[in-house]
Amino acid sequence: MRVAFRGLRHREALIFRGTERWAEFSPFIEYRDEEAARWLASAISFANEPLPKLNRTKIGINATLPALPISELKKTLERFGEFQTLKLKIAEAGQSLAADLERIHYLAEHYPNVRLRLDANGALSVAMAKQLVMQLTEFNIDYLEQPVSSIAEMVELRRFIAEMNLNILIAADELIRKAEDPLLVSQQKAADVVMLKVQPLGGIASALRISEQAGLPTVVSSALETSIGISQGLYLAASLEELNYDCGLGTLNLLEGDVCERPLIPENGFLEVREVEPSTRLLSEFAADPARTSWWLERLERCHRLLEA
Ligand SMILES: O=C(O)CCC(=O)C1=CC=C[C@@H](O)[C@@H]1C(=O)O
Repeated sequence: MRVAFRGLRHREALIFRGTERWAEFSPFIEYRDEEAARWLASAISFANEPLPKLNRTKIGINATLPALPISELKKTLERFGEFQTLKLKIAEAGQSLAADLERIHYLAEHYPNVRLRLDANGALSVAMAKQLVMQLTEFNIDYLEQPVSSIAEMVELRRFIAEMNLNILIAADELIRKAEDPLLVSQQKAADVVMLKVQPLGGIASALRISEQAGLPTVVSSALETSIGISQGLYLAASLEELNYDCGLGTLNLLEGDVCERPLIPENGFLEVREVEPSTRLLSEFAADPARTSWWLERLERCHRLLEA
């Protein structure tokens, strides 16, 4: 990684070719096999199945910003070129709400035409989230993503926002991608927007089903993949019936390198929906050492056994 993102400094991915195309299996290292197996189901389906019917050929993309010191924000955003939407990580370990608000003020002042979305990854208490939403009304806010962690807390926060007439939308991410039942969020009215990540949801077809059954506006974002996994996310975004938000698929800008010669890096805030091929040169440049390779192959086998069971 070029910059640490939620404490992550290093990204590993297993890339393989199926009957149709290349696919990526890249659950985060600490994920248990039961969770990682869904990521494998996603990769296998992308590798071997036909592409979905597309409803658009390019996707609007948000810039993604870790909770960096203010002096580094501009430089980090330069890599994204033009963008209309910016997602900022907030409530990261060791960061105060005051420091987050300082970043929000800075971004609103220096990028006045950009819509901001804030992602807390469920780290705020309800009391802190209430305090935060009260201070957001002066900004151009797309939505607040997973401010608190449980469904009950999300419901309570949404009720507070409605009572206070604050006009702030709440998006669910972890509550969709890590839940036993991703539809509980919409059934319990715990969010206004759902965030879909293709690998954790088991592939394009199952993510499309979740979006349809949830019946809420949908955003697609990456799981910090190489261009191969980003391409799968783009096909998901392109096949949604409706897409009214920019998607978080511009994350190659956060990585040091990629396996494709023509990486999926947004231009003027958009990514073209296309297939990609890794190059032999880049695959060997970023090849893992033998110990990591064996670790991944063993993980692959265990997850595959879980899928077969
Ligand atoms: O949504 C985006 O702009 C980019 C994707 C992104 O932020 C994430 C990808 C993968 C893991 C997460 O830490 C993070 C997220 O929480 O959404």
